[in-house]
Amino acid sequence: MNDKNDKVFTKPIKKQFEFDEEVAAVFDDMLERSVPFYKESQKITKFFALKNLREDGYLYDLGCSTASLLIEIHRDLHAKATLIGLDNSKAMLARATRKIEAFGADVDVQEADILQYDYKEADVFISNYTLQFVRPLVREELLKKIAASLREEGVFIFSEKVISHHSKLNKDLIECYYDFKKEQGYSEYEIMQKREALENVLVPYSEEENMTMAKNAGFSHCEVIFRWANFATFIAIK
Ligand SMILES: C[S@@+](CC[C@H](N)C(=O)[O-])C[C@H]1O[C@@H](n2cnc3c(N)ncnc32)[C@H](O)[C@@H]1O
Ligand SMILES: O=C(O)C(=O)C[C@]1(C(=O)O)C=C[C@@H](O)C=C1
Repeated sequence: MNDKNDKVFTKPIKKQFEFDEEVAAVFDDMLERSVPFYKESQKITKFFALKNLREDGYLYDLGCSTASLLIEIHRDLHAKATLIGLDNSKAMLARATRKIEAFGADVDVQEADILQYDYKEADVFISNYTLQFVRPLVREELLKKIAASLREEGVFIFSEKVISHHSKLNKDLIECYYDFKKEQGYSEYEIMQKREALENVLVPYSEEENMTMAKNAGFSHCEVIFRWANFATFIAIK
């Protein structure tokens, strides 16, 4: 039930990347063609989320966008748990609401800033490809808030674009990723335009930096459960 194909960066860009109406209208297509193994990362996220979500428990998806993952989780959910998606983009939430209704899913989406939200005690937090858009200065604060809102042994599953601090390897990882984008039908021009629009908006950390941040925030364990070149999915256990 995707609206359109992603052509956002076929024309010259005038502004930094935003989750506005234009992006929201093509977002499902954009993610499937821009995040390597997007469906697989959703599947593995769902597996570990369902393993840790108890009857009557709470699960939050931070930066839920069009609620694709929450609808998938709801499909396989047997417990009476509460699924809540948060996003601060009205355009994304309008699509999320439409999809949730169409699928008849029992999922609650709310317009909120994930940095300010007053969380209930939860079993599971998820944040796929969203922390990278949170300013580095407050990113660790957000992880502390998440850790504090989790029950003992609750989990935080998050996916991120990552960098390497080995400069040649980092260059090669980016080239490998751009080859993936070309295979998905994006032109060199679109790739370069999006790269510019994302500059200083999407700020990726390395795998190690993400794990250190999770440990500093109060998680007892953090591990990578999936990685393809410069994209990784982590699980942090309280
Ligand atoms: C890359 S998208 C997430 C994709 C989605 N999790 C998925 O896997 O399909 C990032 C989302 O985070 C939202 N976002 C960014 N910063 C936010 C904040 N401070 N509070 C709430 N939502 C935020 C954006 O509006 C956007 O929808
Ligand atoms: O297209 C890119 O360069 C990306 O980094 C993909 C990415 C992401 O990782 O969040 C960037 C922006 C959009 O939200 C969708 C996907």
